[in-house]
Amino acid sequence: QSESPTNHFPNNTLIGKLASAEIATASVGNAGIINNPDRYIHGCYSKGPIGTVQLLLDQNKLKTLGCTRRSPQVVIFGVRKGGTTTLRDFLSFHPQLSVTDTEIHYLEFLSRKSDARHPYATKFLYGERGNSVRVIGGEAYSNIFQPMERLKTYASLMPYSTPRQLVVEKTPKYFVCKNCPILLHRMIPDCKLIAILVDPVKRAISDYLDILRGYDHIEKIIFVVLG
Ligand SMILES: Nc1ncnc2c1ncn2[C@@H]1O[C@H](COP(=O)(O)OS(=O)(=O)O)[C@@H](OP(=O)(O)O)[C@H]1O
Repeated sequence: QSESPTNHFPNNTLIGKLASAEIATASVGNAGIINNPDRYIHGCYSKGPIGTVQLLLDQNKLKTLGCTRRSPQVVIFGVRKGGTTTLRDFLSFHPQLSVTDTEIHYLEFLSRKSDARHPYATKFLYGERGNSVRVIGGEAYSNIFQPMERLKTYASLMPYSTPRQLVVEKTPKYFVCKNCPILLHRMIPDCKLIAILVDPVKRAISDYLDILRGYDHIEKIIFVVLG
């Protein structure tokens, strides 16, 4: 029995409006699929409370929707501590966007290709897209220098999307990666870029505190000092 999904966000906020629009689309476009009031369909996924995103299990439905992994058409880059996570999270509610839920770092990985055997290179590739480590670290590894292979690998790190959705990834570190712009331009010439810039002093303080948060004992001292 179908029930309407619930919008957990106030309707007078941006996030609430996006969530309502998405739910409306999901309810109309996928009537009969939603049978849990706490879940709704977003492109190729079923979404619920935070951390409960699932790929649609029905293979026929995925096929009908044209779900596959596509390379990004939009890349959010920099700056670190600029609010890029909030922007990504807001955008992820839009029904016509399929947005990564982790930072991908793939362009940075490519730009370090001369240093690719360094453990840091494989550390970048992780997450819900699971097999990404194997794609890069396994036999396909030597192929990453071929342009088509690069594009295929980049696509393999993206979430599933329908042909009607734009694929969005965000990795703030591309902002300080010298070769990333040219690598991206060669692979996806018409890719749109979104940058957030913040007063460098505010950003530096935010970054500094974020680093310190990794060290419990220092954090306490700093916050006492800062009052
Ligand atoms: N809407 C809005 N307006 C202004 N500032 C905002 C907004 N959303 C998030 N933030 C602040 O952005 C900081 C986190 O930035 P990022 O998500 O880019 O961090 S990261 O680089 O991905 O780690 C983090 O800063 P700090 O509070 O100094 O840690 C957030 O508070």
